[in-house]
Amino acid sequence: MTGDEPVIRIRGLRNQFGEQVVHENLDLDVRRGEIIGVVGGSGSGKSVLLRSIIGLGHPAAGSIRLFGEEVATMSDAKRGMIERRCGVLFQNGALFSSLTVAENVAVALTEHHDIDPDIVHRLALLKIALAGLPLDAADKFPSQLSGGMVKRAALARSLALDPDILFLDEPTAGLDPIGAAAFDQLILTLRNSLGLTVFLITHDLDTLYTICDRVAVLARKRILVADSLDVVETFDDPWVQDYFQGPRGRAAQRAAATSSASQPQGH
Ligand SMILES: Nc1ncnc2c1ncn2[C@@H]1O[C@H](COP(=O)(O)OP(=O)(O)OP(=O)(O)O)[C@@H](O)[C@H]1O
Repeated sequence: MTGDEPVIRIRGLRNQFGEQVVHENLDLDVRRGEIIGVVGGSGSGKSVLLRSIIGLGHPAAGSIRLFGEEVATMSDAKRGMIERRCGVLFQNGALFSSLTVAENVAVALTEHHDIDPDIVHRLALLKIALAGLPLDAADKFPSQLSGGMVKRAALARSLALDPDILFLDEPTAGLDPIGAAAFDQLILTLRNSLGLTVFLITHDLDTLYTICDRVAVLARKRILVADSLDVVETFDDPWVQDYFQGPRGRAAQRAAATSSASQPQGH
């Protein structure tokens, strides 16, 4: 792919299940290194979009290019290579309940590589630390962790193969506000330090205002607008206006304004 080509480029995407059309003529670009937040009503097709991008769906029409490669027509070898460059945190975390946190991360490491078990264990501990978990979490089972720790364990697993893109499906859902804010900061830190591109599905307005560079609105089967928040907030559409100018949207705007006003200059 060329330097200025988006890491994800979607054109004319159509997804449907039987008679139900979920996406129609959907276009979206995701730029290298950005955190893009994807919002839309429940059932608008955000998760289906994510699954299509990573090759888990079967679009009826359109083009999805990931790292410059057409997803639908990729060879198996190329698909494996692309999979390694995509870390995915699914909505429910999807950890293996019978494996410890370290073993969950190790599974992801050994899926694609034949590595010495001792090195696998050390790498797993590194990813666990990167996800902000204490090292004693490594030997715990998912059932022994809090909701926030489960998210971090799943994040550690999605970072296992040093991905270029991190796909997060509602990462802060179910977390208390303090846990959610800490998770947002972790994503921001990871993006800044590892240079990740982050595709983030969320209903969390605070997340949008705190860490997203751009926001894409999925409604009426397509992306209505994908731009910085100040542009999206004023976009002339009833759903967008309800979402961003409703009481929760305005509260998130105020919180973001207060927080940026209290930051030292240069932040
Ligand atoms: N495998 C499938 N078979 C049939 N219908 C599906 C399938 N997957 C998703 N759908 C339908 O596609 C629509 C979009 O689902 P999707 O999960 O992408 O919504 P969403 O925007 O992520 O919603 P939420 O915010 O509630 O998670 C829904 O109506 C859903 O029932």
